[in-house]
Amino acid sequence: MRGLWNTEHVKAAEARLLARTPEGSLMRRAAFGVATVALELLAGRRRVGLLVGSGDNGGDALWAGYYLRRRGVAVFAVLLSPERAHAEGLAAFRKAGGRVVDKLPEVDLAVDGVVGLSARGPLRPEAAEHVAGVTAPFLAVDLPSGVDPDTGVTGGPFVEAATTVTFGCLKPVHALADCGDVRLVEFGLRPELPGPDLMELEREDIAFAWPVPGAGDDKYTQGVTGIAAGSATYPGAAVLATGASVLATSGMVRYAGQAADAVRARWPESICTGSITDAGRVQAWSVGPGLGTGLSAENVLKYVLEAGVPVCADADAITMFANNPDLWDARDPDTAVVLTPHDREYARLMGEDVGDDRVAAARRAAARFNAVVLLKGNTTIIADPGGAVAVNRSRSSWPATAGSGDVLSGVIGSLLAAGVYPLLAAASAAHVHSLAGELAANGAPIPASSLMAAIPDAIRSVRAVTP
Ligand SMILES: NC(=O)C1=CN([C@@H]2O[C@H](COP(=O)(O)OP(=O)(O)OC[C@H]3O[C@@H](n4cnc5c(N)ncnc54)[C@H](O)[C@@H]3O)[C@@H](O)[C@H]2O)[C@@H](O)CC1
Ligand SMILES: Nc1ncnc2c1ncn2[C@@H]1O[C@H](COP(=O)(O)OP(=O)(O)O)[C@@H](O)[C@H]1O
Ligand SMILES: [K+]
Repeated sequence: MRGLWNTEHVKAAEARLLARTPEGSLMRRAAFGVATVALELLAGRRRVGLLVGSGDNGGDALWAGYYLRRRGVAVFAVLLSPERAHAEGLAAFRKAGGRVVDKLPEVDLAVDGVVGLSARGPLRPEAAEHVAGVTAPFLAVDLPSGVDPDTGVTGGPFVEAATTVTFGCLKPVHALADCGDVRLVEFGLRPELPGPDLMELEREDIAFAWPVPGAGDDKYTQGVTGIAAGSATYPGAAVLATGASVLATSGMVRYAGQAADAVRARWPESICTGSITDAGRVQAWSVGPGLGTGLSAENVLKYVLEAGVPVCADADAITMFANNPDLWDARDPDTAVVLTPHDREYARLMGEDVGDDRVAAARRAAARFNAVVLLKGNTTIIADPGGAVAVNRSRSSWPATAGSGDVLSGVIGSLLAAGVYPLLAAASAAHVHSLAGELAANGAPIPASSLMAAIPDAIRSVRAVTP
């Protein structure tokens, strides 16, 4: 698991660390890290340009320029606010033979030291103009300027970084936005930090969480998944959700609903019935995709909420909660619920748009409904009502295709049935789902059924990291 910390916590921790380290030593350590990565990226080429802002981020860039000069690299710096440039950094840079220029010449690598942790808003026009004039790849200091450190939002021009070197710990921007290849320079900050504000699961975590049957298991002991999805109008949603569930874990899947014939025909291993009341016992329900929102769909939702097992509620189930909040009354407060809205469903459910701060939005919904909320998108946010938040960034957007969400809800249902902790179930499912999309697509569009079919490949790929 990779932890990420909000600027508020990073700044407080840095202040404590600064108080007990010699003045300037942290900045020089940070800058040395930037210079080391720059040399690696230069691979023998010899011209670097610095864009230097008015704060310590600019100071880092100037000190990095100093270290690069000492290695014989030609370094040019544009000072965006000459009178406020970091004084010691600038003096050292000049003394080492760095050149201050009005406009960057042709360089092999550009260092973005415009703004760092104190950044607010997009690049200002002058900085934006200099950035636009650069053709070389950007190495961002701490974070790409113009991107909000805590939300990853860009509201105008920003630096498109090929590489980012950050210090002490990762910040939300590194998981929420594209920062290129992110490198971390350690300098002893971790002991000063509280628990992380966000986390990003790594393959090891997911491999560890993913249920694997043991010698003593049979089809029942692994947890039976129930799928309550699809309708005469939308049988496909049932086929996709059930199939995803069949492929995600071993054991058994029961399907209940109007698409029983279609599901049975495609997934002979599933146990299908037309009516939810005949479904038999399950250890978790996945409810909602293609279900409809009429009275009979409401009764299905009530039935699964009353079953006393974890529930993944998606699509029409979310719309029903939005239309009729009394449906929540069917739930025992101890029953774990995972809600999986996309932005429009979120707006319906919460009566407000998601807004720029997606993490805060997911947290609000999780607290309001006492549920794990998985907010879909290229970057999926998974918030636990206890306050923990996981982030999954998809490496491609191919999963943005009709029916892809039905697949996700089937995978989550399977993990819940296997007893995986809901936040971990939702975050692991999101990871495997996006990986399946990437593997299946392999550079070309795919239907959701192909994404579903690649679930075993994605699980294999994740599990391949375990010894
Ligand atoms: N505090 C520490 O312990 C360390 C901090 N370090 C560096 O210090 C940085 C933070 O430095 P500061 O707090 O001085 O602040 P920054 O360097 O992030 O920026 C502050 C200045 O940028 C200007 N600014 C804000 N938004 C802007 C925008 N959109 N466009 C253009 N200019 C904008 C502000 O007017 C302000 O003067 C970190 O990101 C990191 O690079 C490193 O040296 C490591 C140690
Ligand atoms: N741009 C994107 N990049 C990567 N994944 C995406 C993107 N947009 C959506 N997704 C993922 O695709 C799925 C879409 O779900 P959803 O909107 O419910 O589709 P549907 O209702 O058609 O099944 C979600 O898992 C979501 O996270
Ligand atoms: K920067």
